[in-house]
Amino acid sequence: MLRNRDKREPMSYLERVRRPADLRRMGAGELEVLAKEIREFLVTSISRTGGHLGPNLGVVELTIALHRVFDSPSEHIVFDTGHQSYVHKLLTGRQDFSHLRKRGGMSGYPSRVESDHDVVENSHASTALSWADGIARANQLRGLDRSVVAVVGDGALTGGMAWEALNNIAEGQDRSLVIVVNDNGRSYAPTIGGLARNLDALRTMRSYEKVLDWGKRTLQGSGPPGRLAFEALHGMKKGIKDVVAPQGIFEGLGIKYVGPVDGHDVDAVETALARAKGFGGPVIVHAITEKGRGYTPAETDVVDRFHAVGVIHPETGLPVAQSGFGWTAVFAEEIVEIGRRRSDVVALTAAMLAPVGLAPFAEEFPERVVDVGIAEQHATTSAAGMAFAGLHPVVALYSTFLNRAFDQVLMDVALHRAGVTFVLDRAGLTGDDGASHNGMWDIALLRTVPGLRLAAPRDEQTLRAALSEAVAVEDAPTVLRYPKGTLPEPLPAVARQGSVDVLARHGGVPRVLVVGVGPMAHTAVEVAKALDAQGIGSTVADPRWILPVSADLLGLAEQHDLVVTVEDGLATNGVGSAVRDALAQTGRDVPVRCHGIPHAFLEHASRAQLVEAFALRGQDIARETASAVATLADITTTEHQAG
Ligand SMILES: Cc1ncc(C[n+]2csc(CCOP(=O)(O)OP(=O)(O)O)c2C)c(N)n1
Ligand SMILES: CC(=O)[C@@H](O)[C@H](O)COP(=O)(O)O
Ligand SMILES: [Mg+2]
Repeated sequence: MLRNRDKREPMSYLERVRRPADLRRMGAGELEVLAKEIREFLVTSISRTGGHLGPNLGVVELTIALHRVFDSPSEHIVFDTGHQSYVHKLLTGRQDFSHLRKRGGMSGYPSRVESDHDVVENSHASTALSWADGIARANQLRGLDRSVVAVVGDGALTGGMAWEALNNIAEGQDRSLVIVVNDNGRSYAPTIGGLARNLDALRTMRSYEKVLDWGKRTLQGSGPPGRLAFEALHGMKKGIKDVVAPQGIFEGLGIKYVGPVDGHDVDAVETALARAKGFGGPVIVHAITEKGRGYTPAETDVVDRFHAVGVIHPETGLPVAQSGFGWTAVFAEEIVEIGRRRSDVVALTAAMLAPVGLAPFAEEFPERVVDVGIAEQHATTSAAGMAFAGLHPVVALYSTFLNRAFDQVLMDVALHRAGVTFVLDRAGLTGDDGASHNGMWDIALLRTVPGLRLAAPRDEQTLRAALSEAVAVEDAPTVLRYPKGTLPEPLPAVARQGSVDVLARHGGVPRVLVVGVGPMAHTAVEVAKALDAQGIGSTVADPRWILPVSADLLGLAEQHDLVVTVEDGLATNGVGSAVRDALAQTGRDVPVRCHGIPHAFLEHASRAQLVEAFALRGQDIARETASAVATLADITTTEHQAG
């Protein structure tokens, strides 16, 4: 142990690692201690901040070995999804996790601003192999003799892009590209599908390898009978490897296969990685790891091995604060009620059964739930097939992950007028997961889909109602969107104007129509109250079904001098823009001011911090609206004087 000059206690091995080169000076025993220190650090720190504890506990030895064999940053190491890059960060000079995923603190994913060791900031799964293919091609064209490494989980391998990339990578027999399959057998839940079964078979080969090693050590040394027995065993292993071990999947594509290797044995992983690096072409290193390794509460967590935790008690792993009854829980209840009434209703998830709230539905109707793996595009088009064949599929996703299935929504579902319902959780600002996780794109994207109907419930009652209304539509895609977290208070309508809920009316002559979209209806009510205090009359409306813009909403708008829209989606090309366009197209000259999320990639921060930063609080919008009304008054007066 070295004594740290500015501290009394001896420096830990982890503190001694300022950059990957420091790892290469450590012996096996020191590396073992380092791995232990990293695990202790992860549990202590992530239990305070929350984060992806399970995935990172599973890649400690793997990441140490990666940085001992490959020379990052000149040899790029690309992490798929990136949620398992905390160890990588620790080993590349970033050990202050005290503000992880907080504004101004470290990102929960790779970040180029933080380090030139980081490549991919996008946390959408299954992209790493394509990145690596591109980098490998560039290295080759630029005459750079260096490897590129992609670390991809067994879950991420179930995404379609991964197979598009593998097909291309196989073409580059002279491009040094090492694919490390981090196989812990799980996404959140156990990974599904033929690929998972094949990786399973490879994993069992590992036990045959161990039996074979035992055989080599004992049987071969015990005379002719022993040697005969060993030969039989070896023949069996060869036979099994050919029959069940599907390195054929990869070798059939022309990609060499190394493994399976114990992903928690630094030396074994290093040997496999060095061998792979030496091939000089595309090669898979199949590392068998354990999600949550070394932390009993995670290892024994049946649901998802502590895939993503909030603030927890480190000793027990129990949450410090119980999460409230949230939007997801309402969906989870209501879809079961609907499932009991409608035997044609089926549910699809993209490897997120529990996070999207489909676990109770799966419990009661196991034959009516499909987990497609991390394959949103397939889920969408398979749902179109199900609708065509007489079912009503409900595809439950996080809003941001629907992005990659846009063409399937447009050309497979909407073009064929398929009665498919999409339920988008985490719509709007999610915040701490950074730029690629905010559900801020769906409204702008889905506005372009002909025939699609989009609902944004504002509370529990409107969510339940919208879900029932959605599954009743059999000739068009329907979409529901709601945010992360706990439900707001109920917000009942005080009147209805056709399909539009009127939530409040202030002042004798309402000059401003405040349209609240989804949970922003609560903000809209605050805006109206603040305007009322300034003597400005207004009406608060919630269209509930926000796309297409209804004639009822346009009629209501026409009765006001100004329309103000408030949405938890892009301010441009969102509901506000749709209302403005619809008013213009129907010859109604009513100005519209749109309040929403700016057209930018957002830094990680809390939702509340982002709402404040984007002036989306009630008082912010009221202040801006009051000045707009004053300007309108000036214009009216001037026009009047001009006569
Ligand atoms: C396109 C997309 N869909 C869903 C997710 C949500 N998600 C994040 S991590 C994860 C599971 C990843 O499993 P795996 O690749 O095996 O990594 P592990 O967590 O096991 O290390 C999922 C489904 C995502 N990030 N991207
Ligand atoms: C990495 C990933 O995509 C998920 O793990 C995501 O971080 C989960 O988000 P929630 O915590 O909102 O479920
Ligand atoms: Mg996995």
